Amino acid sequence: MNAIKVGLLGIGTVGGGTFEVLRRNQEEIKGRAGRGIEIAMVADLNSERAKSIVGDGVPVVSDARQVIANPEIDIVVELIGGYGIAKTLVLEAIAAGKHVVTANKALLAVHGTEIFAAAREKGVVVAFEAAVAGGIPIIKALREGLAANRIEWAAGIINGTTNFILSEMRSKGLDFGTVLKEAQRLGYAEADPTFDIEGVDAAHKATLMSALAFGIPVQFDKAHVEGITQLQATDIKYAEQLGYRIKLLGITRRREKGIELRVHPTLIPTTRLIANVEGAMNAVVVQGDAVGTTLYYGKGAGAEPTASAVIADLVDITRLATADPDHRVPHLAFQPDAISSTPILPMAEVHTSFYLRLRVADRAGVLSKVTTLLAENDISIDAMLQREAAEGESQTDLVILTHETTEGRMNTALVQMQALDTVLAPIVRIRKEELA
Ligand SMILES: NC(=O)c1ccc[n+]([C@@H]2O[C@H](COP(=O)([O-])OP(=O)(O)OC[C@H]3O[C@@H](n4cnc5c(N)ncnc54)[C@H](O)[C@@H]3O)[C@@H](O)[C@H]2O)c1
Ligand SMILES: N[C@@H](CCO)C(=O)O
Ligand code: NA
Repeated sequence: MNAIKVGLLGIGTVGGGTFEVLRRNQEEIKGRAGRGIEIAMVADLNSERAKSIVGDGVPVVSDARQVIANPEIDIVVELIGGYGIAKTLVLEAIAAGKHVVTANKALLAVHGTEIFAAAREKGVVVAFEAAVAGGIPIIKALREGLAANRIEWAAGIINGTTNFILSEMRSKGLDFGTVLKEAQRLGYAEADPTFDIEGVDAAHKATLMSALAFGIPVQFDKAHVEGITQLQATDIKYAEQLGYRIKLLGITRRREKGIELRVHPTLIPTTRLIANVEGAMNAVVVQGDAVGTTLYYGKGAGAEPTASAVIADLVDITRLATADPDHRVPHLAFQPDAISSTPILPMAEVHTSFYLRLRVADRAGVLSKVTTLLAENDISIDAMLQREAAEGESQTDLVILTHETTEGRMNTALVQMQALDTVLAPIVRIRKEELA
C-alpha cells in the first residue's frame, strides 16, 4: 500500500524532531502502522530554515494553506502553536476533510469544543497526545488504558519549565531569572514564557486531562490558575523541614457536587515518588477505582520526546483511517452522547489542606489567638513549627499545616488572622495534597 501522506505546518522544535524521528525510524514505524508515513509537504514562515532541515526531497512553502489545499495530503500536523492562525488552519484542514495531529494544548483547552465538533461532523480525527506531558502517553492511558475505571483524580507535574526552575532553585540555590533563561535556551519554555511561570500552560493541560478523565467538555475558563512567581525560598525551606516538597501541580478531582480543576504550587510529602521528579521531567498520577494509583513519568518537553507523541498519533490515524468514523476512539474518551454536565466547582468549594506562614510579633498570646480563629472556622491543625526569635529580634515565623478544609473556610480564617495586630506581614498560604 502507498505511504500515507502528511503535511507539516511549522517545523520548529517539535516539527524538526518529528521530521528526524520519522526519517530515522521509518522502517519500524511502517511495520507498526501497516503503511509508510511520509512527510510530503512542509509549510513554515521561515522557509529557508525549513529547507535546510528537510533537504531537496520535500516541497517547502511559506503559506500553510497550500498544504491544506493539496489533495494528496491525508493528515495535517499543526506545530505552529497559539490560538491565532493555528485555530484557523486546523478548522480549515478539518473542513478540507483532513485528519489533524496537533501538540497545541492552548488551542484545544480553549477552543476544543468547537474543533472536536467540527471534526466529528466531517468524520475526521483530531489527535493530540503531544499536547499533554509531551512524550508520556497520558492521553492514551486516560482514553484507552484506564477505560474500565471510574477515575477519582489525576494530578501531575505537567510543565517542564516550572519544575526545572523549582528544582534548580532548590538544589543549586540559583535565582528565578537565571534558571528561566536556561529553560528557554533548552527549548522547554513556551514562546511566551509567562504561560509557563504563571501556570497557564499547566492549566491548558489539566483542562484536557479533566475532560478525558470525567467526560466533561474542555473548560479552561473555569480552571483556577496560579503559577510559581509568588513562591518564596523561605517557604521551600520550611516545607522541606516539615517533610514536604513544593511542586506546581495540575489537579483535577471528582467530588460529590462537581469537579475540581486547578493549578497551583502544592506541598507534597517527600516520600511520594512524584515529589522526587526533578528538572524538566513530567509525571502524572491517576487514581482509578479499579486499578488504584498509577504513575506516568517521562520527558514532557523537547524536540524528540514530543515528536514521539506526534508520531504515535500518526500511526494511530494510519491504522484507523479506514475504520468507520462512528467506531473510532472518541476524542474525549467518552462518546458524544455520554458527555456529562457535571460542573467544575468554584474554588471556594475545593477541598485541600494548607501550609500557612505567619510573620508574627514575638509576644505571649499570639499563638492562641491564631489557633482560636482556625478552630472557630472549623479548621484543625495537623502540625506546627515556630522558629525561636533570634537574639534581639521582635518577630518570628509561625508555620502551620492544617487538615483538609474548604478554600472558602480558609479564606474567611485568613481575613480574620490577617486583621490581628500581631500578624505583621501578608500571610503565605500554599495548598497541600497527600496524593494517596
Ligand atoms: N517545544 C516543546 O517541547 C513542546 C512540547 C509539547 C508541545 N509543544 C507545542 O508544540 C507547538 C510547537 O512548538 P515548538 O516548540 O515547536 O515551537 P517553535 O516556535 O519552535 O516552532 C514553530 C514553527 O512554526 C513556524 N510558524 C509560525 N507561524 C507560522 C505560520 N503562520 N505558518 C507556517 N509556519 C509558521 C515558525 O517559523 C516555527 O518554525 C506549540 O503548540 C507548543 O505549545 C511544544
Ligand atoms: N512549555 C512546556 C512545553 C511542553 O508542553 C513545558 O515547559 O512543559
Ligand atoms: Na503525551
